[in-house]
Amino acid sequence: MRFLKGHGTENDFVILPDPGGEVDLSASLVAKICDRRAGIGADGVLRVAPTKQSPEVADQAAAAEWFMDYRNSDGSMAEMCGNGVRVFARYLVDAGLVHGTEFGVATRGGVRRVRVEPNGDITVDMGKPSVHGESTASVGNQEYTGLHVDMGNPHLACSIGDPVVQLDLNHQPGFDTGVFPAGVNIELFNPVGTSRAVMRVYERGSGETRACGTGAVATAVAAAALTGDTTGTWTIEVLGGTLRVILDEDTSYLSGPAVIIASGELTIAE
Ligand SMILES: N[C@@H](CCC[C@H](N)C(=O)O)C(=O)O
Repeated sequence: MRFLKGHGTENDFVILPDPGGEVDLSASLVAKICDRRAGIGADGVLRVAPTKQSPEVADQAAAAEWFMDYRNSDGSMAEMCGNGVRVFARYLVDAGLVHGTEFGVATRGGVRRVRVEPNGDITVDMGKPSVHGESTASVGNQEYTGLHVDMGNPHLACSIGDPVVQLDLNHQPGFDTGVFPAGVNIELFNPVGTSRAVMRVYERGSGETRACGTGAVATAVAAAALTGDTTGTWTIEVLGGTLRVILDEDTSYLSGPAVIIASGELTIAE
């Protein structure tokens, strides 16, 4: 099977073109592909399938020709991946599978509109974040309070007093399984001034990653809420680079670089 490798602010993905929509990805194959020693290595897999041949999203076919079938590195499925959509869009453009600079991408969380910027960055309309009150996460023996933000997938974005650079995120942080029965992506951030935050993330199904697009938007929402705001333009610094987030009355936008770095033939089997 042909594959490509790409990343958006070092949130990295293996892309599997599936123009016939016939590849049945098992969780164990995804985990093998994403293994950083025995596989190609990635935070997740993006299968590129025709929307109309993908029963779970076929109702989106009029608005998006291609379906991003996203899987976490442990093989689990997720509803949305903001950096994944950006890298997926970069692949569609490079492969000549879309025309023009604006198009839709089908996801389990609904259609996401994408724009390729003149400087090559890719912007995604991420939809209106949905805020569900506070919950807590624990890292080591520290407990942090954060905001539960749904971006199609679940997030808990916590502003913390400790410098995020000092956190040990080698282990799953604790969280309230009553609030998040399907797991949660946990962002820990330090606000810097009024429009910037430094963020680290422990992703559901992938562990600590160097960037998370949906997490960057959730962080902007939580950072804005600290000053009573729901709109604004935010710079979110992550381990792998810089993401820009715009929150307006109706929706949110995520922008940043997305690149394809390699391609080849996959020989890993089940
Ligand atoms: N890295 C992604 C989020 C991927 C999905 C997440 N791990 C989940 O299970 O919800 C992003 O850029 O948004």
